[in-house]
Amino acid sequence: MEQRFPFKLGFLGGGVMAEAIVRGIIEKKLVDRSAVTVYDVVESRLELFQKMGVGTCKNSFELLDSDVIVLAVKPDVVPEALRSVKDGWKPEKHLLVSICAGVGIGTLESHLVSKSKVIRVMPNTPCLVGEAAVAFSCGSFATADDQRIVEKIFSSVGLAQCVPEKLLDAVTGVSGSGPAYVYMFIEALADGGVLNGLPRDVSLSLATQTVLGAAKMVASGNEHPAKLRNAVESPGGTTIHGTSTLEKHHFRNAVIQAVTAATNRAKELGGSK
Ligand SMILES: NC(=O)C1=CN([C@@H]2O[C@H](COP(=O)(O)OP(=O)(O)OC[C@H]3O[C@@H](n4cnc5c(N)ncnc54)[C@H](OP(=O)(O)O)[C@@H]3O)[C@@H](O)[C@H]2O)C=CC1
Ligand SMILES: O=C(O)[C@@H]1CCC=N1
Repeated sequence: MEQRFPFKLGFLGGGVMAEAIVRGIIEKKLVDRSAVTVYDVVESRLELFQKMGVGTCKNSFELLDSDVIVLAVKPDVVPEALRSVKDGWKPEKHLLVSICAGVGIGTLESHLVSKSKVIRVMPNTPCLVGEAAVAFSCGSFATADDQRIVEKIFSSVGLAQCVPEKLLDAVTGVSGSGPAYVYMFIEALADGGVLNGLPRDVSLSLATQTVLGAAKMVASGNEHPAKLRNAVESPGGTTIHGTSTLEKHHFRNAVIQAVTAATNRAKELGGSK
């Protein structure tokens, strides 16, 4: 039998992303609810976690009972949030796992005591359903065991890979923000169906299943997406009329520019642009 995750997990910030991770890892049985503690400045967020059976605390300092502390506040709150735990931080015990967009490992380390172990992660909300795309980078004081801890947490809810830190802002632009682009595409695909006479619920379920099925085709096979697209485009048929219309309206370039805008914003949030 596989060994249970043997660490206590604390969340400094209990918003959207912390909730997705906590729900995801509990659903996947990585941890018992009793091994998770959340601190947030918003009382209603604490009540939500309490209703889930997850531990909460009244101040961030109490999180220091945990071994792994996930920093899940907005990037501008990072200095204040880390200041609130710095005095009790023990580099030999604590591992900081930051999910904050743009905030570099060097900045995170500078807000903690010397030689603190830090791993910077970019997850996405599909953690909630066990289908996250996650990339992470390790700080120079994080050990191979620390890396394994992070791999264990995030591979329990999706695909997790280690990348050089300089790539994490682009990761944010692709997969951190990416679910929002895909939701827009599903909405638009469904709207197209409604415009052409489909009932809303039928169109939305067809659009959703189409994206799920197409993603599985790409993920499960060895075919390049362009080849899979070509297989749908019958000569002179319906699809090539659809895809050439997407090209006319700069669909691919719009997506590429969206990723670039999000990547640049991550750089701005971290102060590197
Ligand atoms: N949402 C997403 O899809 C993703 C988010 N991220 C990153 O995750 C981080 C959190 O994002 P998200 O969950 O969306 O944000 P949320 O605003 O939903 O959650 C952050 C929570 O932290 C609270 N908070 C503020 N200050 C403190 C503090 N000092 N101590 C404890 N809690 C505090 C906030 O309260 P209040 O609202 O009052 O400020 C809020 O409830 C961000 O840095 C973001 O870049 C990364 C990947 C994906
Ligand atoms: O929009 C944001 O800033 C966060 C980071 C990635 C996804 N959401």
